[in-house]
Amino acid sequence: MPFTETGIPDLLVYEPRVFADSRGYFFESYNAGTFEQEGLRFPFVQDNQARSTYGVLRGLHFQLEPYAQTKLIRALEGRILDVVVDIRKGSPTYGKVFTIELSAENKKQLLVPKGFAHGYSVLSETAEVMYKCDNFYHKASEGGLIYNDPALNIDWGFDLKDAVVSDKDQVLPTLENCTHNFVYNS
Ligand SMILES: Cc1cn([C@H]2C[C@H](O)[C@@H](COP(=O)(O)OP(=O)(O)O[C@H]3O[C@H](C)C(=O)[C@H](O)[C@H]3O)O2)c(=O)[nH]c1=O
Repeated sequence: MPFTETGIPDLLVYEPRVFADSRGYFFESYNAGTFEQEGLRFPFVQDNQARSTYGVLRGLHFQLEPYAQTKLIRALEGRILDVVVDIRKGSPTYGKVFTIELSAENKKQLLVPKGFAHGYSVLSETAEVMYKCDNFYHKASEGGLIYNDPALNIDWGFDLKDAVVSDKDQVLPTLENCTHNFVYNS
């Protein structure tokens, strides 16, 4: 079973089948048929890739509807702590935080539905992160949550005094003060 539930509706962990041999390994990092067998169908239209060094913290970000993005995230190199917050109004897990270590070694992927704020912290010396999106970048629709919102109390895996955070992310709102248009569809 390649998909594992997380306790938050629609948020899934995907673990591809890895074929190891004396040369190394091979795996299908994405196969639409594998997802469709589970009733999952996303018109991924954009692949993103980011390289960061230890202590970098990106997020928590989202794009407002109608530019909201489903994301399928994995680490090509190194280790990250991937963090999402369910901000779909009406969701039974509204405001709930989920974290998971994604790494080149564990090859785990996180399927993040629309209506979640997403971020990650870099736990290795360097990390290369890649993620598929089912909607294009739309700068004017960008929103986010501040990474150190006391109400969320997120453990990013290192002391935040060492965190490397963009100026843009330093001034994001708390969940309480965040305006967005995400609604949970059960
Ligand atoms: C997201 C994005 C950015 N850009 C440009 C805009 C900036 O000039 C530059 C860096 O963007 P930013 O600082 O927003 O990059 P991150 O902080 O890694 O943003 C991402 O961080 C968290 C983890 C996410 O989940 C989002 O996908 C995304 O917001 O790339 C583009 O050209 N296309 C894009 O899709």
